[in-house]
Amino acid sequence: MYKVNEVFETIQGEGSFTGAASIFIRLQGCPVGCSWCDTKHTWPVSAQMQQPLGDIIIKTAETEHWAAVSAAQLVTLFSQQGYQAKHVVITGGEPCMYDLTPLCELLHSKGYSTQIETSGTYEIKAPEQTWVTVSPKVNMAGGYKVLKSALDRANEIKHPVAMEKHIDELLQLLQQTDCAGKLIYLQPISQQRRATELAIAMCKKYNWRLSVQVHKYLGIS
Ligand SMILES: C[S@@+](CC[C@H](N)C(=O)[O-])C[C@H]1O[C@@H](n2cnc3c(N)ncnc32)[C@H](O)[C@@H]1O
Ligand SMILES: Nc1nc2[nH]cc(C(=O)O)c2c(=O)[nH]1
Ligand code: SF4
Ligand SMILES: [Mg+2]
Repeated sequence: MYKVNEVFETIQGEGSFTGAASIFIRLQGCPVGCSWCDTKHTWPVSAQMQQPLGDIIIKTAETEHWAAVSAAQLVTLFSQQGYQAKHVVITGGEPCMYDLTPLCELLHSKGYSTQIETSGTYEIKAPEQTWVTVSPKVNMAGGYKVLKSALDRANEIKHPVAMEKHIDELLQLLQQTDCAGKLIYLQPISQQRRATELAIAMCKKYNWRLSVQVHKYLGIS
C-alpha cells in the first residue's frame, strides 16, 4: 500500500515533460528537510491524519492527510475520475521511500508512461522505462545526501537554485556521474527574480536548460 497525499490531473510544469498532460500521485512522507520546500505538508506521516481515499480525492487545500492505497486502486481511481492523461508523475514527499516497481509496472501494463520526481536520497526502485528526474539534495536539514546510484540512474537532473553555491554544488555532483544522455536543468527556487536571473546566466554559460515551474505562473496545481 502507498500512502497518498493527493491525486490530480494537470499539466507537468517542470523539466523535460513540461506541458504534458499528466496524472500526479503525491506520496506522503519526507525526512530531507529542504528549507524552501513547496510541499512541507507532505513531510509528516501521522496515523491521526489517515483518511479514506474518497476524502483525499476531493481535497481543496494542502493538508497532511493521506490515504493507504494499492496500485490497483490507483488505476481504478484514474478511470473513475475520467482522467485522460497517459503520463503519470509520482512525486511527494519523497516517493523513493517506497518501492515504486509494482506501481510503475502496473501503470505500464495499462498503457501509461511513468515519471518519478525524487531527491535522490533513497535507492530508486522502479522499472527501466520509468523516466527518473533527480533533484539532488545536499546539506539539507535532515542530513540526507543524494546517492551516486541515483545520479547514475537519472534521465534528467533538475537542480533547484537561488545562489552561486548551488551552481558549485551541481558542478561537483556532475563530476561524480556520466552525464552523457542526461538532461541538466536549473530550476529557480520559488520564482525569485534573482534566482531566475542567475539560472538564465548559468544555463547560457554551461549550456544547461531552464525549468521555471510553469504551473505556478499559471496558478494551477
Ligand atoms: C516537492 S519535490 C517532491 C519530490 C522529491 N522530494 C524531490 O525533492 O525531488 C518536487 C520538485 O519540486 C522542487 N521544489 C520544491 N520546492 C521548490 C521551490 N520552492 N522552488 C522550486 N522548486 C522546488 C524539488 O526540488 C523537486 O524538483
Ligand atoms: N503542475 C505541476 N507540475 C509539477 N512538476 C513537479 C511537481 C511536484 O510537486 O513534484 C509538480 C506540481 O506540483 N505541479
Ligand atoms: S526532498 Fe523534496 S519533498 Fe523533501 S523537503 Fe526537499 S523538496 Fe521537499
Ligand atoms: Mg510541486
